[in-house]
Amino acid sequence: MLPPALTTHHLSKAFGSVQAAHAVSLTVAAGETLALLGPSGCGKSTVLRMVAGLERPDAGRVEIGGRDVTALPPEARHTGLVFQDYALFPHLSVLDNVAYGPRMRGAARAEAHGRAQEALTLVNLPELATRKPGQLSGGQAQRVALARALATNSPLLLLDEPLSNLDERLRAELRSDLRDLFRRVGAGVLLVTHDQREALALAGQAAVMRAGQIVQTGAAREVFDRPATAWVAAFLGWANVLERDGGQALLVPEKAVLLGKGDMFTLTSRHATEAGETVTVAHPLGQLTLNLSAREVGLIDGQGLRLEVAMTQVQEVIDDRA
Ligand SMILES: Nc1ncnc2c1ncn2[C@@H]1O[C@H](COP(=O)(O)OP(=O)(O)OP(=O)(O)O)[C@@H](O)[C@H]1O
Repeated sequence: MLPPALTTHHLSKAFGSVQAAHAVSLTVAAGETLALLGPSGCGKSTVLRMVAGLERPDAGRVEIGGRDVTALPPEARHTGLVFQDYALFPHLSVLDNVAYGPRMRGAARAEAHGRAQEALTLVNLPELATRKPGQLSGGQAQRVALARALATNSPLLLLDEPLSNLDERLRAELRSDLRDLFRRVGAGVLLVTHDQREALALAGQAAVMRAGQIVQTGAAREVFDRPATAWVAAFLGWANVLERDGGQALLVPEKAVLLGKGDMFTLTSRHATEAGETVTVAHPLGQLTLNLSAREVGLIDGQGLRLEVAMTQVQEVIDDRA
């Protein structure tokens, strides 16, 4: 069996009094994509930068492909990097930008260009090889940055918000391309993102960070469907995280709320949305927020709505939001 593409062991880093990362241990299996999620400032980029060798950890270890690289400089770690601003060299052609990595690693010009051309084909841009970065659209530049990471043939790709500068249409398009691409190249991928759709679309595994620490990790679907705590649920966008006594919270998934049957409850607010309405309902469990489709809005009777909560789907977790 192949060693993991990446393992971090208890990586820690402080900037003055800010503990940006504390004992972060992660594994990215070979060929697997792990999404690192968390609010702004929680330490995601710091972890990525320590893995890339751009930041020196105060403590802990980084292994890439089973090799301890903690003491090695970035260029000796053999990772493919894509950052938010994708930093292409403006004076080099697209082909030379993409060939830069292989050239730096000692490939002859012809071989490096061959690899670059292959990588440009992988990102669907083979015809733009002679352009300069200034002549590319945002989406094209983003693809070139990806091609540059792919051309390194690295077993580990490090992507920091790789789609953040693109509009929604391009993001959606690249999201599905990337999933295929990761599968084809077979590299391990550590993906930093704050976009949950992106995480679910691209990553099989997810890790959630809060204030420098990993608070939950596992299969991405599992993390989204079964948040370990109230804070994780709220961060992942759960609408109904209901406070209980004794430091607990109830997580009520939307699919647990069955409309049009059961008792009638009073609506305490209504807001029109593109799809229908967002309403809140005074329920004995607490104020339930529901996103209703136009058809479901038709179930509202005066100022009330009939509903039943399937309690088997409600989870009780620790309320660690304070
Ligand atoms: N070079 C630095 N010097 C001082 N503080 C830093 C430095 N880099 C990061 N920090 C601090 O460390 C913490 C973690 O920052 P980091 O950039 O890793 O967060 P992040 O989760 O990637 O945030 P974002 O999603 O906004 O990019 C923040 O409080 C940040 O201000």
